[in-house]
Amino acid sequence: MAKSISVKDLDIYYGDFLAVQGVTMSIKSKAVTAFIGPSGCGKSTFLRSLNRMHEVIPGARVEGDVVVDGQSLYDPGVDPVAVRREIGMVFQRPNPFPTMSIYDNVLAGNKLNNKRMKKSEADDIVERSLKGANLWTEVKDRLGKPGMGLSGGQQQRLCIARAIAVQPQVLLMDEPCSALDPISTAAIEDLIHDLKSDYTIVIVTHNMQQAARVSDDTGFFNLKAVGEPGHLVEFNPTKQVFSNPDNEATEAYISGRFG
Ligand SMILES: Nc1ncnc2c1ncn2[C@@H]1O[C@H](COP(=O)(O)OP(=O)(O)OP(=O)(O)O)[C@@H](O)[C@H]1O
Repeated sequence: MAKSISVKDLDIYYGDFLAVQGVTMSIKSKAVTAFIGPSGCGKSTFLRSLNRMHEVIPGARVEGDVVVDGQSLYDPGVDPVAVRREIGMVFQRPNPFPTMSIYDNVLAGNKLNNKRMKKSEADDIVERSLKGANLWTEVKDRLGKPGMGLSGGQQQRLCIARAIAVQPQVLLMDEPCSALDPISTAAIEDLIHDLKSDYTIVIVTHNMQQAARVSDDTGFFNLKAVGEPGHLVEFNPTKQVFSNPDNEATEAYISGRFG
């Protein structure tokens, strides 16, 4: 189910503005890959280019290649909606649908995909997804209650349940813990660890300790100068990035000398 992603010479634009330049990397399946780097270096932009979410912004486009298990994501025949179904996304702020129950929130993606299903099938998806997101025991007795009634950390796990309900191959997470307290953060980090046995996970984080705790590989992005495009400075196993990085700029960043 989980897929690997190969990125080659990727340039990412907002109109004429080149935001990220020349990224090449191989993202492993069934592993966690983290992106770190100072604000504005293009981590989120790059993440969104991995499931064609970038191009929903008018004028936004990419040049180069993103290949997911042999299929080029940007081939003309590829349906971006299908790509986003296979490569799910979890955002910085938990965003359950405010008028929907917990149950309906989990199924929102499946319904959007126009999948008609029996009640028993829907029940199974809800239970499986909430169990997968480590939320089942906390909510199983109030599935009909609003998703917005949950704590921030529970809402984020509900969003993860919604993302995995459509059985994606890859999960992209853009700072999934930045709005959460330390206990909820620890719960999400545990969950990321559990999910990697089934999914390819890519996470953007501002928290270097988090990258060190949860990821197998780390990419460090940086800007050469203000106004210059962001680029990938180093991509290596996380242990190496945090103990013996290849690049001086990585060393300076992880030791807190800038950013
Ligand atoms: N919708 C947009 N339109 C135009 N430029 C954008 C847009 N979104 C981001 N940018 C620009 O692209 C560059 C990269 O931004 P991006 O948000 O990807 O960086 P980031 O590393 O994720 O930053 P942060 O850590 O602060 O979230 C920045 O110069 C930013 O101003």
